[in-house]
Amino acid sequence: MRQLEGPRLIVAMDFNNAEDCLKTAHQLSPQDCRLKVGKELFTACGPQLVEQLMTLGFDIFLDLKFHDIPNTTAKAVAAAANLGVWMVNVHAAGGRRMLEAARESLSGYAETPLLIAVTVLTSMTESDLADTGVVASPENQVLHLANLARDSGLDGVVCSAREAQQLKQTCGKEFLLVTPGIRPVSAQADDQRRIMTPSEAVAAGSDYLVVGRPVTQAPDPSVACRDILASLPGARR
Ligand SMILES: O=c1ccn([C@@H]2O[C@H](COP(=O)(O)O)[C@@H](O)[C@H]2O)c(=O)[nH]1
Repeated sequence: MRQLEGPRLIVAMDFNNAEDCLKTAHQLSPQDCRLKVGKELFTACGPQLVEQLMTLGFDIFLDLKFHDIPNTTAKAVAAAANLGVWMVNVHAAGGRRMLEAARESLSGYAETPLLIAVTVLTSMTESDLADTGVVASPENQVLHLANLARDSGLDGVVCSAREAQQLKQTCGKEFLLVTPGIRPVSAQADDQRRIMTPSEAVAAGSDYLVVGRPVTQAPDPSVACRDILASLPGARR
């Protein structure tokens, strides 16, 4: 059975400049959390900043949610592997051939990033899905896309913690569940819709918790981070 090692908390470094990002990174510890670099930070600062964060000792989840034709997606995933990130993601809605091409692109590497697929964004409700032409509940659509990702050889999915219990039962314990939309009890939901508290998410089966604004916009990000860790059930932090 896969042993999950290292911190389960992933802090979303959603900044538009390197200075603010590095200031916050210096307040956090690689023993407590990993870092997520998403579209805003990567577009503003590029791979050089990813390398700087790795030099500080952090594992990096490169959250660029690749969604393109199979060839383009596969090459982007390979570029992420060359960068040395810990985790990278694609959109499950890109379909089976795209997912398999992404998986295949990592076959020549001795050490590969974890490859996961985004299912239904945690900001989306059933009505948002309907606007895109998908007539399904978020739970059913997440399940459908998670099965597709697993059958295509991916390591796990991004989903909301609300779907975690069912996905662990259906896709198996080894299939990784990475859950944004995490909000401590007193935090505001912001634009997130399918949310859970950190402790609820872990109890539901989430393997990795993605938390952005409740940490990065806190008066002291290190305190916010440790408060979340202290609230988690079980031994694994
Ligand atoms: O379904 C998804 C996929 C990715 N995200 C990303 O996670 C963080 C969440 O930040 P918060 O400030 O804690 O809301 C953000 O970078 C998103 O791009 C997601 O929220 N939902």
